[in-house]
This record gives sequence, C-alpha cells and structure tokens, in this order.
Amino acid sequence: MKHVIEVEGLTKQYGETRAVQGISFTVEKGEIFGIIGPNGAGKTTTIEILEGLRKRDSGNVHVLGFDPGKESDRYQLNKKIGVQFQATSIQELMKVKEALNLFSSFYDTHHNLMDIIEQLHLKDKLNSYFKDLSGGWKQRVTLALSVLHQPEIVFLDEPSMGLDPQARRELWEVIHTLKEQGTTILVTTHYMEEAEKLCDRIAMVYDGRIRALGKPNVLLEDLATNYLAFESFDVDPDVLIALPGVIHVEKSADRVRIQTENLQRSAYMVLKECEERGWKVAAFRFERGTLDDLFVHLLKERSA
Ligand SMILES: Nc1ncnc2c1ncn2[C@@H]1O[C@H](COP(=O)(O)OP(=O)(O)OP(=O)(O)O)[C@@H](O)[C@H]1O
Repeated sequence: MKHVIEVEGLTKQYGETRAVQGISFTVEKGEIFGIIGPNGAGKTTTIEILEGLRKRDSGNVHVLGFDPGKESDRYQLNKKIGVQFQATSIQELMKVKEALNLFSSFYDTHHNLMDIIEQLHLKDKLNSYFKDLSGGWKQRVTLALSVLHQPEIVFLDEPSMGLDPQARRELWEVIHTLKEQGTTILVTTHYMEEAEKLCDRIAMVYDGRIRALGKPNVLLEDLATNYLAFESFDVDPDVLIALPGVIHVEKSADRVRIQTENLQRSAYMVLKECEERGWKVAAFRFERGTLDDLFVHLLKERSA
C-alpha cells in the first residue's frame, strides 16, 4: 500500500461553523506529513476524524485501508495507529516508569519498551513523577506512550505547543528517529518553522480548506519570494517602496525587510538610496522567503 492515508472531499460542520470544507490529500508510508494553519483552521477536526475520534459529515477517509468512521474498522485500526494524549490526561502523581508499564499492559506488543526508553532518552527520568517534568519531557513521555505498540502511523496534534526552542528541536529529533524506523507521522502545527524543518510535505490549511500542498522547499520556490533584510533606524519605508522592483517594505523598530522581484538590483538601489540620504545601515543580507511569508501571501491572494 503506497498511500497509508487517503482523504477525499472531507467535510465537517458544527452548527453554522464549517470547520472542514472539502479537504483532499494522501500520505505515503514513512512520510512526516504536516497539517499547518492558524487557530481555528480545522486541523484538530481533521486529525481527529482520521483517528476515529470525530465523525465526518461527508467525504471518503481511509487510514491503512480502514475507514475510521466505521465502528467495525476502528478496533483493527486502533491497534495500528498511535495517538499522542494531552499531557493533562496523565495522572500527575504517576512516575514515568509507572505510566509506561500501565500503558504497556494495554497492548499485546510491548516487547520494545526498553528500546523506546533508550530512543527517547527516558532512562534517567523513569523514577521522576510526571508532575515534576518540564513541558519538553512531558511531551517525550506522551510520545513514548503513543508508540508502545509499534504503530504504523502516529498522529501528533500540536506536539510542540508551549515548548521552548531547545525542547522543540529535541522533539523533532525524536520524531525523525520514528520516521527512520519506517513510522508514518501525521502532525499538526501552527509553527511554520516547525513545518519547514520537520515535515516532508505539508498541507497549508485555512478556513477548513487546503490552500497549498507539497514539499515545503518546492512551495517556497514556486512562490519565489526574495527578501532583503537589514537594520536601520533611519530609513523611510515610503522612499524604499517607490524603488523599482520593490514589492513590499516592512519596518519595525530598527528591522527592515523588503520583498523584491530582483534581489541584486534592489540591493544595489536600496544601498545607493541609503548612502545618498546618509541613512545608517547594518547587517545587510539576502533572505529566502519562509512558510510564514507563503501563508501571508496566500491570505492576501484570497482577499484580493
Ligand atoms: N466541538 C466543536 N463544537 C463546535 N465548534 C467547534 C468544535 N470543534 C471545533 N469547532 C470550531 O471549528 C473550527 C475549527 O476548529 P479546529 O479545532 O478543528 O481548528 P484547529 O485548526 O485545530 O484550531 P486550534 O489550533 O485552535 O485547535 C473552529 O472555528 C472551532 O471553533
């Protein structure tokens, strides 16, 4: 089976709110696939329909060939997928090793418990109480609990929410380790940087619809957003926006970022203008567009 997840024309409405409005995508075995978008975009609704936790209104959904909307399929499916629980659903007064043993006892296959402890570097935390762990370690433990039965697909809903940058990076490493072992990962996030660094492919969702779908670097190349960035308290954005090829100028405090059609030409023109006007400029550089930029661009196109 090449596509381990197939979603076609998925919809879900809560009263008047059309949370998911005809989403279609497929996920291949061994991929890290990201559903990204801002709060309220429809990410949790989509992932929970795939997990069999919410009912869809219409559309076709297959996960490992099973329909999560069918009760008869869900029993089989639950053995093959891993769902990361919210940290709040674990008893605070439980030790890490107790939680691992308890959750292991739910499954027939728990022979890889020591491997998981090793991979997720949990050995030194086994005797810690869950309540005493930092956010990063709590996420690591909940991730360990979701993979105890060696699932083929792991679903992670906003796994790095609230983590500091270091803990987030460590979590990405753990997720990559799972991928290297052949696990497929479906992850939701509203951190664009996370999507770019972590995911093989992404679906950018807004208002219950997919606005862009593909490999992050390909989406960014297609957008061809180029930026000049530098530091200056002096520049007047109204002057720079009038220069040929300049599309957009952002300035906050001393940070200036200019979107342009032609980097080299605009760099020359901007520096010339600054020189002539006596504006001081520091840390001048070229920047590639980010997924944040792509997102802003898509929203602008939509409202145009
Ligand atoms: N159980 C529910 N009842 C009513 N409306 C809901 C329910 N769940 C979600 N919604 C609404 O559906 C829309 C999509 O919500 P959803 O939680 O799927 O988005 P999300 O992208 O995961 O956002 P967040 O990151 O804030 O959870 C939102 O407008 C939300 O308010």
